[in-house]
Amino acid sequence: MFKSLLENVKLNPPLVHNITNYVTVNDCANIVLASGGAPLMADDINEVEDIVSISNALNINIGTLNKRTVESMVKAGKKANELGIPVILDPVGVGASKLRNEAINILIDEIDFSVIKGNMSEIKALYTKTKNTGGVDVQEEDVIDNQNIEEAIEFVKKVAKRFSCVIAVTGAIDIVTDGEKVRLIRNGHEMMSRITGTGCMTGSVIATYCGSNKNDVLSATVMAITVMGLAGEKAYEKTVAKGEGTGSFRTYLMDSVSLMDYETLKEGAKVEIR
Ligand SMILES: Nc1ncnc2c1ncn2[C@@H]1O[C@H](COP(=O)(O)OP(=O)(O)O)[C@@H](O)[C@H]1O
Ligand SMILES: Cc1ncsc1CCOP(=O)(O)O
Ligand SMILES: [Mg+2]
Repeated sequence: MFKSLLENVKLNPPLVHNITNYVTVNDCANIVLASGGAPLMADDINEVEDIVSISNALNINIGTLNKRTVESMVKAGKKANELGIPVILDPVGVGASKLRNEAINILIDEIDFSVIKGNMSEIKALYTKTKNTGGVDVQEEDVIDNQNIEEAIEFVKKVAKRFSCVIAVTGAIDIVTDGEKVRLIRNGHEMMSRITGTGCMTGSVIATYCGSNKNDVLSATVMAITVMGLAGEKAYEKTVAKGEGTGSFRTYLMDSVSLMDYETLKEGAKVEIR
């Protein structure tokens, strides 16, 4: 699976249109480049349709949304749907404020998403419309582990059926499903949750792989999350070996994504097919 997905990115490097937040925007642009795509960050309502028209994927991230950018997201998303370009949504911090909830309702109503990716608190807030006090981070009670994994899988399948798209829930164990097929990914390291942006970057990598593999967005999503997780493991090893901290880890994470190849994936991927 990984081989052809990687080859497709090499053969047809995707242009990835990101409408994202101003916290992690630079990391998102660099991670698209590191995974073989070309990033374009553009959120003015007067240009988003033109940008979507030359892109292979659209990544919408509501991290620092405002009235202006939400309007741009809707316009871009509709254009992408019209052109058959995959659209990825990261509902950052949904459930934390009225503005975020209202924006998500509009986006979900107006746009057909290929993939919605978030941590478990975000995905729960999206589905149950409950409050999310974790902000952009997962709440303690929503952490997925070996004890609650079966229950979590059933829940995420329900969410995928409701929204008719692939749902990817990230965390120590990642769950990816289209409502029928289920994939678990056990790669990654806890240090990934100690820098901001690993979730946003994961969304950008998903968009990159989906851009070149739009006929199999489930596999493209699994691959993106596996690449991020494996890169996180490599980055952690290097950080610890050098006695360094989270700043270096962030750099090594980018290095590891840029150096990722089929052999490393084949050896290190911990993907379970259900
Ligand atoms: N405790 C953990 N162990 C292993 N990998 C993790 C852990 N927490 C997060 N990750 C990985 O970090 C990336 C970002 O996930 P996450 O922290 O859930 O996103 P967000 O920052 O949006 O909450 C994903 O690739 C995920 O697999
Ligand atoms: C801290 C913060 N605040 C608004 S967006 C953002 C970044 C969130 O990034 P991630 O979800 O990747 O941790
Ligand atoms: Mg996030």
